Parts: sequence; structure tokens; C-alpha cells
Amino acid sequence: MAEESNYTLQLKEICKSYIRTDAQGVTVALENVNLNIKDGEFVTIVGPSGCGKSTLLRLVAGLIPPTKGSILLNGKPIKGTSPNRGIVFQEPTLFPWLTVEDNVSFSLKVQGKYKEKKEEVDRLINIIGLDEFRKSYPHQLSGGMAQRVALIRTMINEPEVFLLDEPLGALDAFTRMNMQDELLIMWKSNRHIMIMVTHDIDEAIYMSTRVVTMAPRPGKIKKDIRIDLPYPRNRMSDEFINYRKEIMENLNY
Ligand SMILES: Nc1ncnc2c1ncn2[C@@H]1O[C@H](COP(=O)(O)OP(=O)(O)OP(=O)(O)O)[C@@H](O)[C@H]1O
Repeated sequence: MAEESNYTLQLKEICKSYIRTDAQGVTVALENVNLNIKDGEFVTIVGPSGCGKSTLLRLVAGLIPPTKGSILLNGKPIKGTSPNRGIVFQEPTLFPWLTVEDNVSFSLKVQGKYKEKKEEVDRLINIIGLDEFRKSYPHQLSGGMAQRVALIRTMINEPEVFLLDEPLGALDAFTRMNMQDELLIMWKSNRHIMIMVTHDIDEAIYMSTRVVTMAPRPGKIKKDIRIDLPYPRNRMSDEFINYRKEIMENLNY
């Protein structure tokens, strides 16, 4: 028990089933998932389609409840959604009728925290290089720009747990690599817990301190691999390539 209390986020014996509408019965999306994460860890989840990666993130976000098991943050069960557990999806979910600035400020205004954080809004817009676009609307931005706005809109709440569901999946290769570095800068400056779903094994090794592989039907954790490489990581190094082999073999590629 003493060892467990070192973990900030704990998923204990999590099961999640969905009722199928097309036929009788249920889909077991996750079965007996146990995962413990400490402050400052960057965990990526990789695995084939349908193994429950998004389900796992949505459970931690509090968007859906587990069928069985519990999720503890700082020892307390999570209840529903909270700005403390921010989630960013593959498609940037910005409000189309609000400018960049207003999108980033929206949740602060709802929480009555805008005045105290106004400078932080300015700082983050500057960090992502969108000073000139602060009065622009989402349809006037490129995909990469919109995704950067979505990231800082979540970041402004200083979530203790930052959940990323394939956040870079829709970007071209160059923008994607730049965004990987930007995300690492954000993570290093705040040291919150990051949990990111990706289909890109190199992205997982480049970014995270742990890569968790999953298997489908029912979704479960296969292996939890610590990536013991200094940042910034060299995608061409032998160690990097060895991790790639280990993960691909584990996923049966
Ligand atoms: N709302 C839902 N209702 C019913 N079944 C669902 C629902 N959401 C997910 N599922 C099922 O649960 C399983 C896990 O889905 P999930 O989206 O978590 O997997 P994933 O690993 O994120 O997949 P992908 O990589 O394709 O996004 C799948 O079989 C899926 O069909």
C-alpha cells in the first residue's frame, strides 16, 4: 500500500463494457486494466484499432464511467469531468463562433478566473506563434494552427492530467514533428501527467517516458515499457531503433 500511494493517478481493475445496439450482448472494451502513473510521467498508449485506447482516455477524463473498478487521482476517486483532467482530441474542437483569443479564454471566463489569467492567455498565444491570429476565427486557421489553439485552450487550465487522443494524427509530417517538440516543451514546463494515444510508434518513443502497449478483444495492457533515453531523442540512434523493434515485436508486426 505504501508503494501505491506514490502514484498520482491509479487505474484499478478497470473494466468497461458497451451495450451493442446491433445485436444482443456487450462489447468488452477494457478488461481488468491496472495502470499507475506518477507526477511528471509522459505515458503513450499504442495498440491496434479497437483495443480500447480512446475508452481508457475517456474514462480518465470522466466522460464515461467504468463498468467495474476505480480511478483515483491523488488518492481520491474521480467524479465526472474536471478542468483538472484536460482532454484534446484528434480534430481540434474549437468553438467556430469564437476567435482564437476567446476560444482560449472561454473556460477561464466560465470559471471566473479570466482576470487573474489574462497574461497567461497572451503568453501561451505568443508561445504557439499565433499573436497575429488572435482575432482570427477557427475557419481562418490551418489544421496545425487550430490544433495548437486546442492544446493551449486545455493547457490554460493547468490540468494535473493532460489527455491527448491522437492529437497530431491529422497533421502533415513536418507540422507533426514541430508539434511533438512543442508538446514536450509544454510538458517539461509544467511536469503534469501526460497520457497520449498514438498510432505512431516512433512518436511514442520520441516523446514519452513509458510506452504502454495494448491488445484487443477484450482490450487489455500487454506491456509497459520504460523509455530510458535522454531528451531530445535521436530517432536514428541504435537505442531508439531497439525500442522500436521491441514495441513492434510486442504488437506482432
Ligand atoms: N460508445 C460506444 N458504444 C459501443 N461500443 C463502443 C463505443 N465506443 C467504443 N466502442 C467499442 O469499444 C471497443 C474499443 O473502442 P476504442 O475506441 O476505445 O478503441 P481504440 O483502441 O481507441 O480504437 P481506434 O484506434 O480505432 O481509435 C471497440 O470495439 C469499439 O467498437
